[in-house]
Amino acid sequence: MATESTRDQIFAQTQQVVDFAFTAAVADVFPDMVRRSVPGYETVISQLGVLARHYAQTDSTIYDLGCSLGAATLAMATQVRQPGVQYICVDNSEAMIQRCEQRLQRQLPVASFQTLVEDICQVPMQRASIVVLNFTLQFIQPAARQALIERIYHALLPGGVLILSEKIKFAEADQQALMTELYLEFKRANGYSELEISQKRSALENVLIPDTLAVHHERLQRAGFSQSLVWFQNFVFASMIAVKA
Ligand SMILES: C[S@@+](CC[C@H](N)C(=O)[O-])C[C@H]1O[C@@H](n2cnc3c(N)ncnc32)[C@H](O)[C@@H]1O
Ligand SMILES: O=C(O)C(=O)C[C@]1(C(=O)O)C=C[C@@H](O)C=C1
Repeated sequence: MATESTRDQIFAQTQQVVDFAFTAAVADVFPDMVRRSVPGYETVISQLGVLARHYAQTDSTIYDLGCSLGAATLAMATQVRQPGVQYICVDNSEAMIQRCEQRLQRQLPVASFQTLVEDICQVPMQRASIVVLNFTLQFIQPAARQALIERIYHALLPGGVLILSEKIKFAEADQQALMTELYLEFKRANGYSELEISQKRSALENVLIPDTLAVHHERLQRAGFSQSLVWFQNFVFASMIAVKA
């Protein structure tokens, strides 16, 4: 059984690179992988607790879409004080959901959460005070993104929020080059080899498709959100909050 600290060596050996997928092998090393691959990940997770504490509404639902091992839900559940809040964690990776369910069972009252193996583009949602897409929209086909954001908007209660964390790209080539180079340095500083970095880049190429912040803001506004703003940014990663009036 893998432990929380099992080291990510998924791309350490030379291999025939295939499209990246959230397999059992990835789920086993995910806490280490995401911590060493997403600058600011731990800050984003802990701040989700602060945001949830502020935006949770009594007798409402909080959705964690693309929940992986449930880190966002655990951070939020630790901070939320409002009564009657239900957490629904959705992921289409069975390996992730199995491990997520075990983790949540150890830490939250069983009646307070549900885990679902489902496509987030299909899952029904309603009465949401908060929807979290933490590094997940980037894996959804670009053509399906607007419809998903619109379904989230309609599921939110007045005053509800979408918290959207993403890998981003920059419209200006010089900014893209600078931020990418600094991000690569972050990976090297975290012990990834040039082989690991380049094999993972190839594996993600057709799977993780980033948008610019301008595209995100435009999509959120088109869906109806009255406000969208960046509350966190670190190299090629950012997190936005979008408010439904
Ligand atoms: C980078 S991880 C998310 C990390 C997680 N939200 C966290 O904060 O630790 C992306 C997750 O999205 C899931 N995912 C990707 N496409 C999906 C889809 N169409 N429906 C449901 N889950 C999806 C993957 O299985 C994976 O677990
Ligand atoms: O390693 C990268 O290049 C990443 O983009 C990091 C990233 C992500 O942003 O989702 C990619 C896949 C893993 O899920 C963990 C992190």
